[in-house]
This record gives sequence, C-alpha cells and structure tokens, in this order.
Amino acid sequence: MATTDEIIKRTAPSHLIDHNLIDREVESLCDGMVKYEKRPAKRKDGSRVQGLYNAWIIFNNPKQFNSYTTDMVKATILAFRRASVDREVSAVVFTGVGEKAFCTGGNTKEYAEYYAGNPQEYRQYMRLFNDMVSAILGCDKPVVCRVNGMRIGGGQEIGMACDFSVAHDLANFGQAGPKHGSAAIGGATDFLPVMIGCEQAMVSGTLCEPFSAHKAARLGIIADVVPALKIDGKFVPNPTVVTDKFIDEYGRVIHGEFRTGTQFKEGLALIKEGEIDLSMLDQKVEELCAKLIDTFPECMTKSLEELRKPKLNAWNANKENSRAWLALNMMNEARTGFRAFNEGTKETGREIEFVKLRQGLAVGTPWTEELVESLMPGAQR
Ligand SMILES: CC(C)(COP(=O)(O)OP(=O)(O)OC[C@H]1O[C@@H](n2cnc3c(N)ncnc32)[C@H](O)[C@@H]1OP(=O)(O)O)[C@@H](O)C(=O)NCCC(=O)NCCSC(=O)C1=CCCCC1=O
Repeated sequence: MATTDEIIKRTAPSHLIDHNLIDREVESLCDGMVKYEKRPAKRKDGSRVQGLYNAWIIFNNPKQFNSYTTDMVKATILAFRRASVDREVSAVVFTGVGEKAFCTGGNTKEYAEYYAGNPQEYRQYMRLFNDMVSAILGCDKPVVCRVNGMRIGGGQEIGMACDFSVAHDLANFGQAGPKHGSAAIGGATDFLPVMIGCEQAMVSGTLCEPFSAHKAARLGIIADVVPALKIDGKFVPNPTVVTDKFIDEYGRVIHGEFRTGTQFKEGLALIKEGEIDLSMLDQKVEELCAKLIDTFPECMTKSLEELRKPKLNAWNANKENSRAWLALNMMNEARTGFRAFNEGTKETGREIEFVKLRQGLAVGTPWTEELVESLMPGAQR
C-alpha cells in the first residue's frame, strides 16, 4: 500500500489557484505598521511541522500603543484574508510589537486631526473598521489573540472578535469610548453581553474602568493568563493585582482586582525594578496552536463558524447602524473627546470636564465651535 506522502505527491494538483484578493505584501500597504509572518507550526512536543505554518499578524505602532491608523486597518483586512485562504496556514496569531500594548484602539491623533468634524470621511473609515472585525470573525482559521499588553477601546473589540485570547498578566483590558467621545459599538456592545453577561458588560462598556488580566480570565473574556514579570530571575504574578486571595473579609470576590494605596504603588515600583519576559506567553500560544493543529481542518472551521455565531449574529445585526451613528457623532462628542485626548497633556488632563458639558446641555446650549474649544483641557472656563 502507498504511504500518505506518496499519495500526496501523486495526487496534489501541479498548479494551485491563488485566492488572495490582491498580490501585494501586507507590509507595503501601511509602511510596515502591520507585519505578516508565516512562522513554522509546531507539534505538542515542540517539533517543527514541515510545510505548515501559523500566520502572525502583528501591529507595529508601539509608540502609539499599537493603535491602528486607517492604512493599518486596510492592511489588517487583507492580512486576515491572506491567512484565511492560505492552505499552509493552520492558525492565526494576532498580536502587537512590544510588551506594553496589544492595541489601544483607533489612532486618536488621526481621529482628532482628520476625522473630527468630518462625518462622511469617518463613515468611510468605519466601512474599513467593520470589515476588519468581520475579517477576523470570518477567518477560516482559528484566531488566537496574543495579548502582549493593554487591550483597550477598539483594541479590546478586535481582541474579543478573536476565537481565543491568551494574555500576560501586566495587560489591562477595557473600553474608552464614553470617556473619549465614542460608544463602544465597534464590537464591544455586541460581544461583551454574550461573553460575560449583561451586567458586567454594562460595567465595562459604560464606566471605562480598566481591569486586570486576572479579572479578564475570571470574567471569561480570555482563555488563559501567564506571568511576564521576573524578579531575581523568577516569574511572579502582577504585583499591582490581588492574586493570592479569593475573597475579602465580607466574602466578596477580590481575586484579580487592583491593589490600592501603598500596596499599588509598591507593586508599580516592583514592576519597574523587574524584567519583562514574554516567553511564557509565547509558550502558551504555541501550545494552543499545537492543540489546534491536531484536529480535522474542516471540522475545526465548522466548529469555529458555529461557536462564533453568538458574537457574529449580534455584530451583523448592529454594525451598519453603528457605523452611521459613529459617523454623525464625529460632529460633536467624538470631535470634542478625541481632540481633548490628543491635545491634552498629563498636566492638563486628556478628558473634558463632563459635568460642565452636561450643565450646558441641560439648559439647551447648542454644539458650537466655541463650546468645543471651551471644553478642551486647559482652556479657560
Ligand atoms: C489608558 C491608555 C490606553 C494608556 O494610558 P497611559 O498608560 O497613561 O499611557 P499614555 O501616556 O496615555 O499613552 C502612551 C502614548 O501612546 C499614545 N497613545 C495611546 N493610545 C493611543 C491611541 N489610541 N491612538 C494614538 N496614540 C495613542 C499616547 O498619546 C502617548 O503618546 P504621547 O506621545 O502623548 O506620550 C491611554 O493611552 C488611552 O486612553 N488611550 C486612548 C484610548 C482610546 O481612546 N482609543 C480609541 C477608542 S475609540 C475606538 O477605538 C473605536 C473603534 C472603532 C469604533 C469607534 C471607536 O471609537
């Protein structure tokens, strides 16, 4: 009887049709700010698998916490499409350069300097953003978010669109929209309720308070969490987070909550002293990819398609309305909030004085250029 290798050699077509949309390198579309790498797939024992790969899609804008510009969004759509149709690719790993941030969402500089006050342009942008989320949810391969740091705003939204998330425990998670002039309707309001339930979704989607990777694991937003801080050569859990106790004296769950006061400050100081090492994160990601490769490929894809449905159905029901609302919102609240973040500093603050705005609106004050200027951080009030 012929071996499988001999049969493959004899029966595989000599010419393969390319199903890619365009014949361009992903990097060339965005000045290298999204990288696309095919890394050899590995078995569970760590040995390399001949002819099979994992596609790594890597945001490369670390100075701006891997926020995505319009060009990066375009490149990301094509990167996911490329990975989806590549026969040699088994899984996709979506991550960012460095250890500070996976992604903190849309690029606030571009929002403030180009899209603010320009709803028709933002509507075009939102076509691309929506297509990026849909490209993740429609990828024929399992998508693993390697959370190499903060996952905030749109970063959290594209992260939650992925099938699995594995994070290092110095990463924070959360939304930013209502503090910066947006609503978290680029996926969060669709995904959060089905992932963590309506009440916790409400807390995250409205209050914009960052939470730890340990809490993200407890809530069920991520599949796994690993340490990244090394003190004297030994891995230790994030010292700014409670990881050694499950309940407080009143029986409330505190595991994963941030420490407070002096303990928090001491934790920060320890992080500064230590060394950040993402090897455990990489090991976890490789382990997961190795488990995924040990399955029937079409059964895997069908399982993904079915298990994505709760997220996908909510996303598809809302995404076009969300796009239209976000575009028009660029005329007032987004225009104000993103400019405030972009023009503010650590000294002046990067948010507007919300109570002042609410007081104005409560007596019917219209949105004028003058009102917007008066709300900028540091403006005379
Ligand atoms: C909370 C933060 C993520 C982190 O705060 P902190 O640790 O204090 O760091 P910073 O000093 O703020 O940031 C370091 C430098 O990175 C720049 N940065 C950070 N995030 C962005 C970004 N998203 N775009 C551009 N640049 C960014 C920051 O300016 C600093 O650079 P500098 O040169 O000034 O030193 C905090 O950074 C933060 O809140 N960031 C913004 C988060 C945000 O608002 N994201 C956009 C949300 S909205 C969104 O993503 C959407 C997606 C699709 C649908 C519609 C929509 O709104």
